Amino acid sequence: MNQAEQIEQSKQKAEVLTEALPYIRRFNNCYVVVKYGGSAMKDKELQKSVIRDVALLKLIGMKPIIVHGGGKEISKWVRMSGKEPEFYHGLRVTDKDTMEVAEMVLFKVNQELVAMMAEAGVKAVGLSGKDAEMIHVTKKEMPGKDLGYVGEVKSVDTELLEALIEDDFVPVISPIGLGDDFEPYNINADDTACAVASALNAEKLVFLTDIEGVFVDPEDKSTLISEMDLAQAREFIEKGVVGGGMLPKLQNCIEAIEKGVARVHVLDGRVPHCLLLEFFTEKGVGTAILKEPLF
Ligand SMILES: Nc1ncnc2c1ncn2[C@@H]1O[C@H](COP(=O)(O)OP(=O)(O)O)[C@@H](O)[C@H]1O
Ligand SMILES: CC(=O)N[C@@H](CCC(=O)OP(=O)(O)O)C(=O)O
Repeated sequence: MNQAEQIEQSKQKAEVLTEALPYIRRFNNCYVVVKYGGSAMKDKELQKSVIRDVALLKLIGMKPIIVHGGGKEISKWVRMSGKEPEFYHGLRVTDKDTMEVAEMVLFKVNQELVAMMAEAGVKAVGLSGKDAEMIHVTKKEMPGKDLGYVGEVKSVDTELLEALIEDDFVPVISPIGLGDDFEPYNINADDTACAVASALNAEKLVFLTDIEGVFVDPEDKSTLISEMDLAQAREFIEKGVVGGGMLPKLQNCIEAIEKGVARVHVLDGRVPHCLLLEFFTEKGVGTAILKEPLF
């Protein structure tokens, strides 16, 4: 590259940084909860790239918190232990042995993300909801089915989170809660992220998943909804537009906004730098769910 080309490249970089400035200012010091789901955790390189972007958000002054999943990895290990994974309405039926497997796998995933954050130059602390009694749950009751050790979040104590963030650490949370019997309970990671973001009154809650966002028809890529308000989101659920894993996700989006989270986003975590595209561009990417329509 000659000198003129080098100057041109530097100019372009400087322009990108300058354009990002209003967004950096807007989210400075804000809690941003990123739910990193198993479906978007395809390979280590992709995970490292997502974690580097979260590290960047931290280094420019935001307060990110990661809540991770690992459903696919848990299923793999449950199969290796000789059992067939069982789900009921999207929730894993979790007997004692499955809980043990889930806890081990989630710990492994958690610590891998913590190490990736270290590699990106940011100190992270791995936690489960049991630490400092952060997440208390009740046993999830479903008519006609005993789900075993599946928890429904009862309360989130943010004391430890706030202390860690104050001391510049990034919390990385695995979806395990403490039951009334002081046993570990398996919580859906979307529910966990929603509860944590609500308890912190987060500015943003971002779900990184394996689809570009919410579609009217997932088979037709031209039907991506880039923005919807609460009324629309409720209508989508009532009319059965969303199904599969998107249904509980959208329910969580609605609940988070009702409980005070300012903006919720559903993004394709498989797209490199999707977080940065969402944070630092006016239009953003994926689907934004807002309390009221912008226009
Ligand atoms: N209308 C819709 N728009 C987008 N995704 C949908 C829709 N209906 C069903 N889905 C499904 O929801 C899935 C995302 O949920 P899920 O697999 O639970 O993600 P994660 O593991 O990241 O939590 C998508 O891969 C898609 O197949
Ligand atoms: C109760 C329940 O279903 N818990 C989930 C927790 C992990 C999770 O939700 O991971 P993803 O976000 O990758 O799906 C499970 O055992 O799979």
